Amino acid sequence: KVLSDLTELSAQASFDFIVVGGGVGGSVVASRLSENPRHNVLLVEAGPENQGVTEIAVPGFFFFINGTYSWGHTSTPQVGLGGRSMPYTQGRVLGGSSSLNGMMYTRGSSDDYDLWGKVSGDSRWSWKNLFPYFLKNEQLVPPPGGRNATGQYDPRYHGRNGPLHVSLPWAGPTDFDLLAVKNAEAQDEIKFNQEPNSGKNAGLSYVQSTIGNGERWSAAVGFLGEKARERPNLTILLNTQTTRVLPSNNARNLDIRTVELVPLGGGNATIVAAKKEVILSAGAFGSPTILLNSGIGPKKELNKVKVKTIHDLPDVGKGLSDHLIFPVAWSANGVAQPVDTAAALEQWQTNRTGPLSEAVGHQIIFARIPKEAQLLKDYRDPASGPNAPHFEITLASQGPQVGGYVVLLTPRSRGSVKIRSNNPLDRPLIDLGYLTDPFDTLAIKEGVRVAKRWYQGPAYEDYVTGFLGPDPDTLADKEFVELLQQTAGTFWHPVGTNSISAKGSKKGVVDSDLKVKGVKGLRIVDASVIPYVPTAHTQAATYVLAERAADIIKEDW
Ligand SMILES: Cc1cc2nc3c(=O)[nH]c(=O)nc-3n(C[C@H](O)[C@H](O)[C@H](O)COP(=O)(O)OP(=O)(O)OC[C@H]3O[C@@H](n4cnc5c(N)ncnc54)[C@H](O)[C@@H]3O)c2cc1C
Repeated sequence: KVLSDLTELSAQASFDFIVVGGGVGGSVVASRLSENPRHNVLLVEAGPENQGVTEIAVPGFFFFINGTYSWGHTSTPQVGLGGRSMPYTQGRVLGGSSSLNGMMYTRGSSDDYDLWGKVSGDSRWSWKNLFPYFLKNEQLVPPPGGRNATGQYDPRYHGRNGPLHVSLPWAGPTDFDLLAVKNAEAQDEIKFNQEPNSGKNAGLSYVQSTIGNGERWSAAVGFLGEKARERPNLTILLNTQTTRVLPSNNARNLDIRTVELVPLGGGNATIVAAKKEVILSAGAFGSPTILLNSGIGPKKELNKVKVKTIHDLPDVGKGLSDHLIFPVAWSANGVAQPVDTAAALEQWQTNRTGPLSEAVGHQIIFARIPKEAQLLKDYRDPASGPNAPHFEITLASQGPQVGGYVVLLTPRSRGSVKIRSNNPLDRPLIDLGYLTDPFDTLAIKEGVRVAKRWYQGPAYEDYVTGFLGPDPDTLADKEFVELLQQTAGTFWHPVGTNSISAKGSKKGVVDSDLKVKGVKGLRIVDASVIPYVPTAHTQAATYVLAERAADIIKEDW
């Protein structure tokens, strides 16, 4: 059942598992655990219901989702961005960020996951062993409207029965899409890759999105739909913030299975204990914030904000890695084709097709820094392996312009999440750490050069007329860096703030069972445990992590 606030939670209610946060990690774990009728599960979400919100359901409204469904964070002033603070969207609604993300479905490189296996000292987290969980999670469905997308993906790498619906775009291939395919044939640097989700993601590919029947398929749609809601052993508590996790008084070792809950925004606290475990799934900013507010984190920093340390765990909130994006543009011979939004909405409402049944462009490029680049001689390559691309380049035709982002997938810079005071309702201090490592600025320049070479390819000869920049090869370094600082944005892929590490290692926050180190009864299942940001948009990685985690937890109980 779904409770709309704390007043509806019965004082007598008792739960085996309490899952904090109803985003990607939390929706999967709560749903999978409650498949077993013996497990009584409480899922606590700070935000409201996702159902019945048109702007969330319509993929094309991705950029216009109302701020009430977001935490509305702002980063600290960024040294690497010339002191600029960056607004930072994170979902605060059932489904979490999957209820307002760009819906791109990209798993990344097999090397990314093999690195998880390595740093966790546990091969369960390697690509090969996680692959069946991608299939379990996913259901590849036809594009909205049912067009034939044969040749634009490879069915061998996709799930058929999973709760998460994934599809290719409604329209296409457009002339612009076909030009790109032709260009991939005509030059050698970036080739056409029929299946970007095979573990080898480099190349030009068609976009796959978490869209089913033309509607956004969030974690809440896939995992907390009517069937899950009918389970008597699953309670979803909305509009309720978890402020702290609390230790039990009489345990000899630190034992934490209790949460402190308040109505969103503040009010009287309610304490609820789990019989088996508490699972934090509050996301890469939310989960470290809850730990720090609870006195679990670096003792020195906690002292400064007058929070009593119950467990000195230095890496909580450290190691934040994220994807910075840099807009670039070309002049082109195309003619703009504006969308009539009212007509498009009517089409979507009538049969779930049309331009609003798509979110982002049709194609993406994943590319590496060329082997011979000086950069790779001067710095240790931060890529997870030889398969892993350093950049994503988005392709968008806007009539007289071709636009795109160069996205740095393999940053060396790291940020952090800290708390600003001992008031758990205060916003965390989010330092994205962008461009604090010199490699990252140089790598962005290389990425722009890759993009420039792409549009110089033979297929674009009559279409792309010039590079509008910013151009690292004509601008003075200072000017280029200033433009980068002023215009860089985020792809909202934070990870690493509660990193996984091997059992016995003093580094990291959770072990390879995702248990908080040195604590009993408390696990973390969300993007915060991913050690390095994958060479992909991060939802697929979070889904597979949560699917695997659910089985690990089930095996324990
Ligand atoms: C604008 C945007 C666009 C994105 N685009 C893409 C994309 O196109 N493709 C892709 O793969 N990924 C994308 N992502 C990233 C992807 O959505 C995330 O990687 C993924 O959702 C992470 O899952 P999570 O479970 O860690 O956190 P989330 O999904 O964010 O879930 C965390 C949940 O915990 C809740 N919560 C937090 N604190 C508390 C608390 N104290 N008490 C109770 N509840 C709490 C939040 O309200 C939220 O519902 C995007 C993200 C954003 C924000």
